[in-house]
Amino acid sequence: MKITDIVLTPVAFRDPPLLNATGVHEPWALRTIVEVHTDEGLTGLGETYGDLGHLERLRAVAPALSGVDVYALNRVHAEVAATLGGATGADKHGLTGQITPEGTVNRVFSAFEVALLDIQGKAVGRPVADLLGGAVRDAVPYSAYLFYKWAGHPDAEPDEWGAALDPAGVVAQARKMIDEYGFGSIKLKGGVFPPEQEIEAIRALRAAFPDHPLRLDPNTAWTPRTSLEVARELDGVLEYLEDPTPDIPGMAEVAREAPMPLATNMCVVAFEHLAPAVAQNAVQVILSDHHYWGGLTRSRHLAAICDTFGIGLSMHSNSHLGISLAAMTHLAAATPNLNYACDTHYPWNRADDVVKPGVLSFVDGAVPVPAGPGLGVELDRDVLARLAENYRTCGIRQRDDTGYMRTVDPSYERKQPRW
Ligand SMILES: O=C([O-])C(=O)C[C@H](O)[C@@H](O)C(=O)[O-]
Ligand SMILES: [Mg+2]
Repeated sequence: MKITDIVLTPVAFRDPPLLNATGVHEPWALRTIVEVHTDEGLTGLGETYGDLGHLERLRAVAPALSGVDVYALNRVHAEVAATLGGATGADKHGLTGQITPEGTVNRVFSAFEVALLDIQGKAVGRPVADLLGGAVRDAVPYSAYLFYKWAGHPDAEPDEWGAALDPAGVVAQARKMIDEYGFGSIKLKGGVFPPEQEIEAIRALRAAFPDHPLRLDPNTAWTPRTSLEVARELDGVLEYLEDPTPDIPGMAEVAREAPMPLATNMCVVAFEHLAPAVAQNAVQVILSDHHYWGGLTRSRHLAAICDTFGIGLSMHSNSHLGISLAAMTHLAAATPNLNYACDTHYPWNRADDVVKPGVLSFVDGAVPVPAGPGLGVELDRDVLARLAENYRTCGIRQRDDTGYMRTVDPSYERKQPRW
């Protein structure tokens, strides 16, 4: 079965004003929806970043894949690498650390790999999880992913979540999210306020949810010294502390004395970071993400390496829609050593999902693995057209949390570490 055509549709969907260490989310988040068509009439779906540089790389690669066998994933990877050549540039999106040329190839490859696995699954009538070795769990637990946030975007009405700018607001947000989704663990995105305030918010969450494992992720906003102070304050409270400080040596310095495991999606984001991270015992948990680790198969290679070196495995998320949620769920279901609940932004973006309702749902905080062939999800063409129109008119072509923050507070500066 051969690839005949690839359709790339950039889309924009509403995103609340979520605060992080580099600024605030803009009113629109971008993604690219990938449809791979074949000579046997089967179509596969993928979802990836929508930033213009990434979209241009996808557009450059797509024609090179015409005529390639849908099972030839190694060849597809080679075509991506050859098309991008050495001049890959930095395929940057959000807070995912340093981008290597190998990482850029993997980011571009991933979107096509997922679509091809969707096709392979449809061809044999089996879910993608079966192509990855078979599901070891029927449903994949996700965590409540809390953000400090404004009540609404400037000049807009407050959104349904309201403000969360202090411990009471954070607890109220957690309560709403857990009531609606049943999540069994909680992550707070930090790096927004001075560490003392974020420690207070974590303590308030602990009091309100005594049995929920808790995580805090300041996205490298702290020096190693501040990181250790926070780690000691939160001894016995956090299941892990995520990216407190920049870089592998900095994380290693903190890890030597921190009482809890350190996790990362910023200093170990490509295969070449694994050897130094292991040698320095810099991280005890890696957040995988198939969008930048090079798809589902390579994410399972990462899982095997983590297993070998006794590193825990969790999962990272950016703003995303249902195709990504389905792919994440198949991957997590087929990864035995994924020992932490996965992150997902899905509750923040649920109003605009591009897949037809009925397949993806949260039951007690977990998404049942779609049972249909392939990813098991179908595009809603009306929604796709609406989101594509949003993209045409929204004016955003590249995620820029810092630039958006500066429109509200011109004195805002990006600083890492900040405290
Ligand atoms: O470090 C993380 O967990 C993330 O990068 C997740 C997201 O990018 C999140 O921080 C965001 O979108 O603001
Ligand atoms: Mg993180």
